[in-house]
This record gives sequence, structure tokens and C-alpha cells, in this order.
Amino acid sequence: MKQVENRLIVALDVATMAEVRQLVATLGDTVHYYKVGMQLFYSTGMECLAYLRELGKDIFLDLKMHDIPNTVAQGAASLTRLGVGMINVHASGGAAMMRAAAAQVAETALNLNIPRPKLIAVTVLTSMDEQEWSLLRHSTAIPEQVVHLAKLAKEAGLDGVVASPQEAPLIRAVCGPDFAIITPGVRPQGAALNDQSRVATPAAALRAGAHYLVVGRPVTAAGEPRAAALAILEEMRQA
Ligand SMILES: O=C(O)c1cc(=O)[nH]c(=O)n1[C@@H]1O[C@H](COP(=O)(O)O)[C@@H](O)[C@H]1O
Repeated sequence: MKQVENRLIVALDVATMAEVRQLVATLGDTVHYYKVGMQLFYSTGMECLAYLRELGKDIFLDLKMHDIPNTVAQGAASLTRLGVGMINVHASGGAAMMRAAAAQVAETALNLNIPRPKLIAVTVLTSMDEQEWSLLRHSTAIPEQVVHLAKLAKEAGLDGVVASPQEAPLIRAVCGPDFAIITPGVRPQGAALNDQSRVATPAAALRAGAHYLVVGRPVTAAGEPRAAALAILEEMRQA
């Protein structure tokens, strides 16, 4: 199992390179793995990837693709060419879409002779609670749907899923020890929930079987981001 430092992914949900530079400099060697999502990538594009790569940081490019199979597969091929460590799609885009994406990622990496990025499926967003879920008129409860989507993702050849820590034990039981479970919705005791619903503490997320913890605002919006990250890492170590 990897060291805890390699299992904490900090979400760089900011809009400018100035904010990125300041946060990454403040966090220094404490954080090895960063998530670049829509807010940052749509505003800074390749510049933020180049910056993080130059510093030797691992990158999860979180663009949550969701479209017809060919469009997502070609999008995934384009993201593979960027040389990041992890990319993702929405599992609700369907099994055919996920299979097409997995095939394109593998083929593109092979042709370019570069490492294949981990291809991950988002199951049910961690912001979703039962009330909001019921408005979508699914006939299954959230945990069952998460496990179902995780099974579909595994069968389609994906490397893992994004889910809440609350569903991690169920996914682990069904998908086995090698299927990656990435959990946002991580909140240290007493931290603001913001828009997250299905949450757990860093220690609980690890004990539940998460491989990677995605943490944004509890670190990036903290008065002292480095101290906040160190406290989370210490809690992970204890767990
Ligand atoms: O795919 C994701 O990373 C993701 C999936 C999910 O279900 N929930 C979720 O919060 N995320 C991302 O994880 C990060 C969580 O950030 P904080 O709520 O600030 O810790 C954000 O960048 C979200 O976009």
C-alpha cells in the first residue's frame, strides 16, 4: 500500500495561476498529488498542467466526461496525450461509453509509448443526498446505485471509481482489493460541509477502504493550508 502522502489528492479549485502558485508553494512537499478540475482547467488550460508537472506533482485531471461513446473515447484519447496520471468519466454515461473510453486510452498510450492514465468513473456525486436523489426518480437507493455503477465500470475495464467514503466498503466487497476507490466528501471533524452530503473524516474514509482521498476546501480555504494538510495526513497515518 502506498504511503499516506501519495494517497491525499488536494483539489486545486481556484481560477488563476497566481492562486495555484501560491497554494502549491505554501503546501510545498506536504502534498504530492493535485486534482485539476473544471474551474482551473477551463481558465488556465495547459499552463496549470505544465506548472504542476515541472514540480514533479502527480495530476488527476477531473473533467468528468459524459457524452456519446465516440465523443468520450476521443476526448479520453486527447487527455491521455497530456500525460496526466488520472482522468475520469461519469459512469452514468453507460457501459458502452466506458468500454469505448477504456479502449481508446489503452490504444493511445500504447501508440505513444507513454504510461496509461488511470481511467476512473464517477458514480453518484457526493453532494447528492436522499432528497435530491429522489427527485431524479431512480428506483434504487444511492448505495445500491453506486455499487451497480462500480460493477459496470469494472466490467468495462476501468481502473476504479469516485464515490463517497460511505459506500467504499460496499464497493470494496464487490469489486475486490485492486479496484481503485477515490473518495471526495472528506471532512475532518468539525469542518464545514459546504455543499457535500455523504461525508466522512479522513480516518474513516481510509478505514472504509478508500485508496485516495480528495480534499479541497478543508485545505485550500483553511487559514493555514499547510497545517490543515499536515493534520489530515497525521489523521490518515493514525488510521
Ligand atoms: O470527481 C470528483 O472529484 C468529485 C466527485 C464527487 O462525487 N464529489 C466531489 O466533491 N468531487 C470533487 O472533489 C472535490 C471536493 O472538494 P471539497 O468539497 O472542497 O473538499 C471537488 O473538486 C469536486 O469537484
